[in-house]
Amino acid sequence: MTRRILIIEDTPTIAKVQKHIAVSSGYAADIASSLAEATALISQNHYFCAVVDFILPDAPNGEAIPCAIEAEIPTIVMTGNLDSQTREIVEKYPIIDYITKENKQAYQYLKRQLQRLPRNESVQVLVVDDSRQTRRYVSGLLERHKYQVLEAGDGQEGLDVLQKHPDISVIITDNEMPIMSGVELCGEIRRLYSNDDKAIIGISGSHTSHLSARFLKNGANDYLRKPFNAEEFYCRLSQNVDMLDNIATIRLQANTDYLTKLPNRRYFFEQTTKALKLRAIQKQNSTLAMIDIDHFKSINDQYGHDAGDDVLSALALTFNKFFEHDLEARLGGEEFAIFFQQGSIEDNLNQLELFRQYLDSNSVSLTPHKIHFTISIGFVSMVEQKIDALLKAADVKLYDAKEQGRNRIIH
Ligand SMILES: Nc1nc2c(ncn2[C@@H]2O[C@H](COP(=O)(O)OP(=O)(O)OP(=O)(O)O)[C@@H](O)[C@H]2O)c(=O)[nH]1
Repeated sequence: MTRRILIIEDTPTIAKVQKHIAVSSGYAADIASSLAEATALISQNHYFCAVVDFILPDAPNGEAIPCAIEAEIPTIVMTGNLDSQTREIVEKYPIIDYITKENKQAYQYLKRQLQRLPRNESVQVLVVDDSRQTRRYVSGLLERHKYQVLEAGDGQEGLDVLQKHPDISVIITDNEMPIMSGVELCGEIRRLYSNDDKAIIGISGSHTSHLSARFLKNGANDYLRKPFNAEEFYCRLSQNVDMLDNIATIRLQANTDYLTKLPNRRYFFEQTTKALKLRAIQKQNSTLAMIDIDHFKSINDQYGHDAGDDVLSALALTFNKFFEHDLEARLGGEEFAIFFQQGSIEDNLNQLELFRQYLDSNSVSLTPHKIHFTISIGFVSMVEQKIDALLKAADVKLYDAKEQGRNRIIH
């Protein structure tokens, strides 16, 4: 579903720039050039958020802000200048942010904010504080920016909530709490979860100057002293969520094959090495298939390298359909592997045979050049601790499949 944004702005060039930013960030956008137009649009549409100009011809004192807020539309205010009187009016309202239209930077900042809001809907934040009032205040700030919020009344409860909700990515914790202090909670979280997965922001009303250092030394990423300014809170929070996002992106890129978007060799080795060790200890078989496209060189030679790439991508998509519960990867070139996570040897072989037959019968419909292609498969199931050895055994079978005429499974 496309999210809709309302731009309330009377200068056409600025409205056009804002609309361009919104659309390039994935929104559908409506422009209102006056408060009257905005009121009419709000009565007809549901808006995910609004970008509101402070001064409009029929609303010279920021009257468009309460109009959006009362309609429960998360609001970003854009102003020409932010003197103390304007700031006072703006700060009265529970807005998402305000931006001064000073330079190009302001529009880049707006773009980042618009991109963060939909992202925040899937970010879980845990607020740990024994004061119900403070917890509610912090949760309210988070909800305004569309974060998913969970709460806990002390450190121990916080750990329990974390265990039940492993996708929580940010923990905001007070220090002075019964049972377990915020600093102790930080240490415990860092014993269980890495910095790459969860960010911690410590808060405290204490004036002890060492507390920020104690939080940081115990694994917190940031620290805020109460009472804190909402603007600073949002800036620090966004920075931490952005950092986690960047780490997740880098991790995904490092583990994914650029062409097929399947897991790559590196990821396959990492994951199977762990699984093989466990299975070998329990004397369980590990089951693996190596798959190679037949005569792939002649596909490249006949149709061109790009068409060859289409074949590789089409094969990857088909993998996902047939083996969604197993670990599949592109090992390199036109060579793929499947590490089976479930089912008996017979089940796995049957599924592979269905896959082989499906490609033989339907591969022409999978690529724009209507290329018919087949695959050869080497299959092994044995107690083995080393992935290299398992792959080598499967490769021997794959070689046999090629030798015996291709388009077949050898096990
Ligand atoms: N289009 C494309 N071709 C690739 C890619 N990676 C490797 N290749 C090509 O894959 C071909 C593999 O050829 P061979 O190893 O000779 O094997 P084959 O032609 O598939 O023959 P058999 O395996 O014996 O059936 C080579 O021509 C490589 O250039 C890629 O990412 N894209």
